Amino acid sequence: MGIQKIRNIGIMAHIDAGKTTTTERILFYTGKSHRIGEVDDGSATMDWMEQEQNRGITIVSAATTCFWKDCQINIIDTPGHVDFTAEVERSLRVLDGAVAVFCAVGGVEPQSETVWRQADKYKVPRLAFINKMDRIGANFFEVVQEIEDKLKASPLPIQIPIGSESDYKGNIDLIKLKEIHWNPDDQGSTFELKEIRDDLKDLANKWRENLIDKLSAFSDEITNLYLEGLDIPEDLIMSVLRQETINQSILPVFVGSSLKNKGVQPVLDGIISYLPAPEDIKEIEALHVKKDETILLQRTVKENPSGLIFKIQQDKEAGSLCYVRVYSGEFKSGSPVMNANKRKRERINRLLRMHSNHHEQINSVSAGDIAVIVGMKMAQTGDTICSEGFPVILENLEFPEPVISVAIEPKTMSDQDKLRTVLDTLQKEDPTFKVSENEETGQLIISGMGELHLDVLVTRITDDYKVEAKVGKPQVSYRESITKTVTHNEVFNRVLAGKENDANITLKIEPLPRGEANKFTSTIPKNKLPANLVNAVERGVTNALQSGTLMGYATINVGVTLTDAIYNELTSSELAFETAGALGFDNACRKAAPVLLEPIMEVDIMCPPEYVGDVISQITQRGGMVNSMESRPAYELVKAQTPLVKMFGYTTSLRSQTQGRGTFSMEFSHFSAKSE
Ligand SMILES: Nc1nc2c(ncn2[C@@H]2O[C@H](COP(=O)(O)OP(=O)(O)OP(=O)(O)O)[C@@H](O)[C@H]2O)c(=O)[nH]1
Repeated sequence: MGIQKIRNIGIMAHIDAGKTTTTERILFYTGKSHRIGEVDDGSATMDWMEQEQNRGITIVSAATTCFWKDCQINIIDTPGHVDFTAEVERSLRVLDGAVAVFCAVGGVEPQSETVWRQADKYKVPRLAFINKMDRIGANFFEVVQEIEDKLKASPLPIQIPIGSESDYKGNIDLIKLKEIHWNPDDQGSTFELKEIRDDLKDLANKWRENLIDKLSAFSDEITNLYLEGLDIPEDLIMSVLRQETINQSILPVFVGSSLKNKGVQPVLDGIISYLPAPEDIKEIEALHVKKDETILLQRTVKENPSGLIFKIQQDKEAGSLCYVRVYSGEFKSGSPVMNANKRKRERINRLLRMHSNHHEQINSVSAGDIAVIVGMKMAQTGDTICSEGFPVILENLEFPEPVISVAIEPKTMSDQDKLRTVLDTLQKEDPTFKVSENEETGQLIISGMGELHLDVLVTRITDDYKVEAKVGKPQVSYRESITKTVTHNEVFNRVLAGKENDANITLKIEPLPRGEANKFTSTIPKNKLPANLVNAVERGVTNALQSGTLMGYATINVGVTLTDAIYNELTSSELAFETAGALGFDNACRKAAPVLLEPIMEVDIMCPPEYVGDVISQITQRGGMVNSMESRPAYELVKAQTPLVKMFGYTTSLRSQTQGRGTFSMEFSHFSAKSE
């Protein structure tokens, strides 16, 4: 399959917009799935993890391949829940385009905004699909307007609905200027194109005019034809649409009802016609690890293979399944491969192409494509694999630091080793999941992005891996910082193994603005202090940063400058300077008014208008600050910032306060000085 014929796409949506239902229809129409699995009876093909079925939400992003017309579409499923940010980010990093599914009733919900921002960050070209046109309250044009207002996108309807709610009949294709009607007898597999009814002609012409008008801003050819009153060829419209979708200056909008089997095939056509092939996207940057210099790697022309591991799943029989997106060259089954991050050689035992309910063995996988590698032992999500002769590191995935932890211990001591193995496996799969040990109590602590995230992981430990474990109460992960600038002189002098060890350093430490990474610099002229001793001080400071002086949490937002040092060629050692660095930093912090920082969350609460007052007073009681309130068609949206520690158990209290009608989502915002 030529690279022009491949599309790596994601389907993104907030919970309940109908992503799974739409994916199911896609798999059905592309002929890979023989019956339509319904989400509600828990048989959906993509939601294959038992737990997902119980919870009715999609957690795992699996890559699934299907074929439409003469193209291969690799669908990377992206979860919509913000507790699974890492899953979303890792899939966005490897996709070339996405279909954003919106609900025709709910429109742009706060969670769609979160996922949208993430897709903006990775510059992913998108199509929009406004689903659920059959539901009561569906309003296509209002959602288009909301996409423009709230997401600051430029939505451009390519199709419009004929009727809505129970009267939703089909679509008008604004390019072909025809009505499309799906056949209810074969689950919408076939459809008919009809002339536009007289009473719909005005509406169709209005939106066709809008389409041509918007496109003419990007094409003189369209403008001229339009001004001369001539026909504008379909392929001209489509090629301008493709170009501007890839440039992200236009968001083509499709419409339908996946559940009623209407409107899905045009989205598949749209994926092929408007979303980019892997080679339509700019080159990526890679770091040549051998020469330590940044070079540009063309995604397609270079022969040397390189690929990014974006997902790891454990299979009871096959072991680690490593999902790889290949950026250059080709990987072959049975050949050796280099893990550039681990600097280790591994072997590709087998290569698989995953379909939603089966897999197929393949011999090789080339640039632009996605496959699963079986046989690698050391790989972790985010690692680059490449050939030994040409080691490169592709841009690493960025993952947020976990903000919440619980202690975990096995019910019986005999399960201790098993629990550690399982935790190790889960850590490889999910970079936002961290395992550590409390030095004082020896307890194992697991940390993640939110209560739901840890909840899901604990259920996997107990149900999938059958390790009975007890978990403690969730705890917040704090950080430490300083509030004053301080200069401190540290003198270290000790006789170790009969040898004198001397160091005398002066450190200036200062608070940095929120969000800025810790920084170490030296202002001592190079001829006054050897570089290895400067490095030794830096090592000492870096170690000391890991555990703060107040409660042992990591220190953040601190700038450290080595301003002066005295050294003696005979007695000064690296060990002495490293120790002075660590002690000096700790002592300086004590003088610099250290503070404990706590995670503050961005909380979006949705509830019917009659509960807004209660919701706000409860958020205020929990130490939160309400930033804004917005009225949406079906509910009110309250946006607030609240300390994470005050949000434990909020799900239950919101539910009881709003008689089950309120929901909320929460995302890490920043660390801030703890109020009490
Ligand atoms: N009326 C109507 N309901 C739909 C439509 N599409 C999906 N649904 C229903 O909406 C609910 C959510 O659909 P899903 O496909 O699970 O949504 P999702 O976005 O995958 O949700 P998560 O897996 O939780 O992220 C289910 O009850 C579906 O049956 C539609 O076109 N019309």
